[in-house]
Amino acid sequence: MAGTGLFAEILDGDVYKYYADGEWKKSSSAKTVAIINPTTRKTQYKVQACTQEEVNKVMESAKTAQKSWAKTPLWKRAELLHKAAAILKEHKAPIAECLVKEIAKPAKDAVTEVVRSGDLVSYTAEEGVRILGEGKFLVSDSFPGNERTKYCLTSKVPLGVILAIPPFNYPVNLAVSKIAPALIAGNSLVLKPPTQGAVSALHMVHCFHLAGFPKGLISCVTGKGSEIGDFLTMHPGVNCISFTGGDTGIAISKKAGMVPLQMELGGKDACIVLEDADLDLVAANIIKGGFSYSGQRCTAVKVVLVMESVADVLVDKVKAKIAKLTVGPPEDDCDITPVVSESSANFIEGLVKDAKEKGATFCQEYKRDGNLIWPLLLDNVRPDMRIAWEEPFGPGCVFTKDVNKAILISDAMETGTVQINSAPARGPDHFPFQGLKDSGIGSQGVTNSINMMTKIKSTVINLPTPSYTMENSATSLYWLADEEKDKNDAGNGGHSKL
Ligand SMILES: NC(=O)c1ccc[n+]([C@@H]2O[C@H](COP(=O)([O-])OP(=O)(O)OC[C@H]3O[C@@H](n4cnc5c(N)ncnc54)[C@H](O)[C@@H]3O)[C@@H](O)[C@H]2O)c1
Repeated sequence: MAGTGLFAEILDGDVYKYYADGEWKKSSSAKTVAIINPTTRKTQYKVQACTQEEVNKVMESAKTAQKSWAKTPLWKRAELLHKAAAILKEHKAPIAECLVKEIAKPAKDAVTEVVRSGDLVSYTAEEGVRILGEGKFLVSDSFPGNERTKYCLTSKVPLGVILAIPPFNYPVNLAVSKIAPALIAGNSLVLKPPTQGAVSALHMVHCFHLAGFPKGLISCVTGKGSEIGDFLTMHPGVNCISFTGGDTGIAISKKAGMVPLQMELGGKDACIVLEDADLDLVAANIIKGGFSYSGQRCTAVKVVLVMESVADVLVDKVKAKIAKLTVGPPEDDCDITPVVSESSANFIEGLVKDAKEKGATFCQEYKRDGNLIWPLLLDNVRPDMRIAWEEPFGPGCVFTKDVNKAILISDAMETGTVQINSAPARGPDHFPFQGLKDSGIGSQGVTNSINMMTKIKSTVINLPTPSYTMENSATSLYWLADEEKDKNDAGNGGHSKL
């Protein structure tokens, strides 16, 4: 159970502690932040409201810990990450329980998120060992005007302190997708979890603590965005920000200093359906893509653009599948569970009402109970409706059996990721995934995240004379020895130094 057994240490009374300097601590603010259960709409958990002073201390210890971590052999870093991954997977049940209670993630999906996270950590450790163990060797005479008098050795070096800010919808997976690449690359990491999802994240961090990472290397500060949000993102001790979330990321990118940014933001993912598409496959993917985790995913299918000639058939197929979706609490593993907060439910209701006023066709009756909103398909949506545009520029998908048309449309779509004949998706987690325009800066995916959290260091060796490796280099060395011998014979009475 959450907060018990191995996890008892992270709880103080009914308030979860924050993690700094390798210890679980209470904030000196004596203030807490409440986490509301989206299903019951009552306070489920409380976390510490950390102060700016506490953030300063965390940054200091992150800086110190990073210095020795960067000198820890790569295989040792990987070994600890593998250990953390195993502990995480072993304790999937209490972490999944938090996901159910904090963000109303259906029970089965909650377990999947934790297991997927463990796998991601292990994969990142392996990938890191491979790609960080390699550098480049360049010679100067490939550039005009140069002889081979310079050898350039490049390696990937850590950036320093990485600030990780994940969103509520995958508070564990999108936290480890930042933590693991940061650590394998020799960085330290400060995590600011989302409020809804903070307790799941604290349990996950405890798994890293149990794995035995050096103190100060990982920290997790909780608190109000208004108190510590800007303070963290504008902190001079931060050397890189990896953020996943909504438009908050645009504001952060304007405030952040001259540090590398990985911004994974929101999207209005379009699903384009051509006349020749397999409509059963399309309908299944609209349901999976549009309604998994009640549509609260950056990759959720949010708008379907379908050729007029097949539109009505598709609408009927989707309607039939919607009728089969179960609606209810996450504990019962329902398909549709309450959305994360009342304000989120109100926002969705605002979009629906606007569409109704402007004449969209409702394929089901709009129904809401607290934060629970029944699945709804709107037909004949026009561009003047808000629902057609909110969260623009996401990844997209196209359905057709004609691969040539698919490529043409994929090329024309101004999106960072296009799926052909399947709903938009981030995973598998090692695939590059990125958004264009307001959907993000940089690219995620295991390899890209590791690279993003490093910078290239070049060491150039300057040689007094051009040097070319010869096939018969052993003979050259022999001549060199002879030359040296002759010099010595002439200079010191015949005693060779070679
Ligand atoms: N591109 C992707 O890979 C991806 C993946 C998942 C979710 N998302 C997007 O995330 C959004 C949903 O998540 P959300 O509602 O948690 O997003 P959000 O932008 O509201 O919050 C994201 C994170 O930022 C924190 N935050 C808020 N204000 C802050 C501030 N001033 N300084 C620092 N941190 C601050 C929040 O506490 C949270 O941890 C959707 O738009 C969704 O599309 C994107």
